[in-house]
Order: sequence, then C-alpha cells, then structure tokens
Amino acid sequence: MKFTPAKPPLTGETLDTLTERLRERGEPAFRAKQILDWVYKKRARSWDDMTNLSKPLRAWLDETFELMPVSLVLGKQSTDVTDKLLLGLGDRSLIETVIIRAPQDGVGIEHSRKTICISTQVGCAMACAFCASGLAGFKRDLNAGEIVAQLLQVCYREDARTVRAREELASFDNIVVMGMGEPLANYDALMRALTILNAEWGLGFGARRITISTSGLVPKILQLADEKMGFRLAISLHGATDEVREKIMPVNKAYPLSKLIPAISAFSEKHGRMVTLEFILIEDVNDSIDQAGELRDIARDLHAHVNLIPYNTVEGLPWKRPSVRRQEDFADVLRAARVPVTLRREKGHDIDAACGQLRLKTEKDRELASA
Ligand SMILES: C[S@@+](CC[C@H](N)C(=O)[O-])C[C@H]1O[C@@H](n2cnc3c(N)ncnc32)[C@H](O)[C@@H]1O
Ligand code: SF4
Repeated sequence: MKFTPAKPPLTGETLDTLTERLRERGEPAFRAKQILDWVYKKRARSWDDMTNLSKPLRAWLDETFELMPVSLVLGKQSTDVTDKLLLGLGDRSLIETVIIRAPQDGVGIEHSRKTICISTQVGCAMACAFCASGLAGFKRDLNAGEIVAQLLQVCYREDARTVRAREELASFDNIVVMGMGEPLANYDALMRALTILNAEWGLGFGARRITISTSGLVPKILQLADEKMGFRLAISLHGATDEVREKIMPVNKAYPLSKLIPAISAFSEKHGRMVTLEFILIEDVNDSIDQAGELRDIARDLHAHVNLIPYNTVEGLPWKRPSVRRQEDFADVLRAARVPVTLRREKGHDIDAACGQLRLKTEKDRELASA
C-alpha cells in the first residue's frame, strides 16, 4: 500500500531539491542551506523557531512541507542499555527505532558508544519464519523523510539527556539499518535518506559508520556495491546450507547460496571491507555442529566476520534459543578456524527488543481499545 502524505516531509529534501523549490518562489540560493541548518544543526522544532526567515516564507514552508513526519508515541528505557522509541507516522502506522548503548569503562553512560537501529518499512514482505517484523505482513515502504526523521528524533531525545549530544551534531557512533523491513526492497528511499544523513548540510554522518543489513536480495547487493558511498554490509544468513536456510527464509528460493555468496564476494572486493554474516542461533533448526562447519567454510572463503545472535523469543512463534553451552560449542567451531566471530550478548530483552515486537504489542492494544 502506498502512502502519499498531504505535504512532503522537509526531512526528505536534499539541498538541491529544496533550492529548486525555493528558486521557483523567487528565493535566493543560500536560503535552502539556511533552512536545513535550522533542521539539522539547530534542531528547530517549529517553523517559528527559524527566526532569520521572513514571516511570509515561514507561512509558505508550513503550507508546503511537513517539518517532522514522525512523532514519539512511546519511549521505553530498559534496565540494561537499550532504549526503544515507538514512532507514529502520518497514517497512524507505527515503527521502531532503537538506541543501543555500549558502556565503556570509566566514561559513564553519557559517553558510551551509541548505535542507532532504524526501520525502512512498515512490516516486511520477506516472511522469515522467525521474525516479528514479518508476522503481520507488509504494509508499506517508508519514504526518505520518515527514515531521516528517526535519527532526528534520536537527536532530540539525546540532546535533552547528555552534554555530549548537545555538543555534537550527531552524538551517536553507528547507524545500523536493521530495524523493521527489508532495506534493499526500499532501495531508492533508503539511498536518498542516507545521502541526507551523510551530507555536510545534513547530519554529516560518515557512510563507513552505516551498516545495511539484508536478507539477501542479490541484484540489490550488486547495485549497492556500485554506490559511491561506502556503506558496510551485513547479510542475514541464518542457514549455512540451502536446505536449512530455505526452511526459515523464503528469499532463499529466489536467491540460493550459489547466487548470494558470489554477490557478497563482489561487494567486499569492490569495497575492500569485511562483510558481516549474521547468524541467529535457533534451537534444533540451525544450531548443529554440521551447520557451524558449513558456516565456518563460507566465512573463511569470504573473509567475513560472523555475528552469532541467540534467538530472541517472539510471542506466537515456536522457536527457542539454544542453551549457552550449545551456543559456545557452535562458536568454538569458528574460533578453532580463526574465523572472527562475536557471540552477541543481546541487549534490551526486557523491552521487547526483538525487532517489531513493541509495534505488534501496541497495535494489538489499539485493536482491543477500539473494540
Ligand atoms: C529485523 S532484520 C532487518 C534487516 C533485514 N530485513 C535483514 O533481515 O537483515 C535485522 C536482523 O534481526 C534479525 N532478527 C529478526 N528476528 C529476530 C529474533 N527474533 N531474534 C534475533 N534476531 C532476529 C534478522 O534476522 C536480521 O539479521
Ligand atoms: S528478518 Fe529482515 S527480511 Fe526477514 S522478515 Fe524480518 S525484517 Fe524482513
């Protein structure tokens, strides 16, 4: 379903497109940069905050653009280091954005490293059997302005909380495109949003600190390899043979490992960077020592880093995480071959961190309330 907002979001405009809109209105070329400075550098929350613009121009901007296309519905802080923002869109759809803090000794929570996890779609059409985002199916793509606005909402929240945030333009260290949705299925909006986040007139956020995670859309991985901006790539593998992968990821039928692995290889050759293979460990599905051996061989050939993620249980789904012992045995097969591997300590379990769960719960509550 396509959503056409009554007014396009300002956060979806590039310097060029905004300059053109303003030029049509007879404004000088520098005006666009002035407005974008208000949005990204001075964090203006209303048109009236933009005090160096004339009143008629502010009125025109208000008629023409939505300044902020997403609103904070719920901000949940877990007892560990993960905050989750539930955001509402113009059509009342809900998306999730997560702030993951990695405390470092001696610097306190304020200066901990921060990774922001953003969404690219409402729901997901890929229908992976283990994932909460795909449970209610696909609703729609986010537009570029909605993707960018998630990061601005994080800035607003952090500016109010920490000195570091007020001092820095973007006080986070990494962006991971690992929230709800398949990012490469919404390719054009994602690229436009990342261009805005990266631009000096936007948030000035380095492309090499942005990781895009995909379930494995081969033609789009090849297209991404040709982009000038050098993003990092993570692949949701979750099965090290077609037989296992196909059971839990329908995308494997269209793009089996024989197509996916050469595409990953082409990407890392072009960018000269290590790709990450994400592998959720699900009990009795993909956690055997045989799978670990197959994964080791794939990772070694690709010179890839492996991220092992103990499965986060999802209400309504039968899957479980393996015991810690079994997780360690699996990781040991990779470690023994000197494959770089991280066995992730999951964060935010107590606030429904498995992507899409907070949204599903809130939508259920809404249905109950309206019934
Ligand atoms: C939600 S997806 C979004 C990005 C993209 N669609 C993808 O699949 O890579 C991000 C990561 O979360 C993982 N994931 C989904 N459900 C999970 C769960 N219940 N527990 C742990 N990880 C999960 C996915 O497999 C994927 O590696
Ligand atoms: S894991 Fe990624 S691709 Fe699969 S359903 Fe979830 S969000 Fe979509």
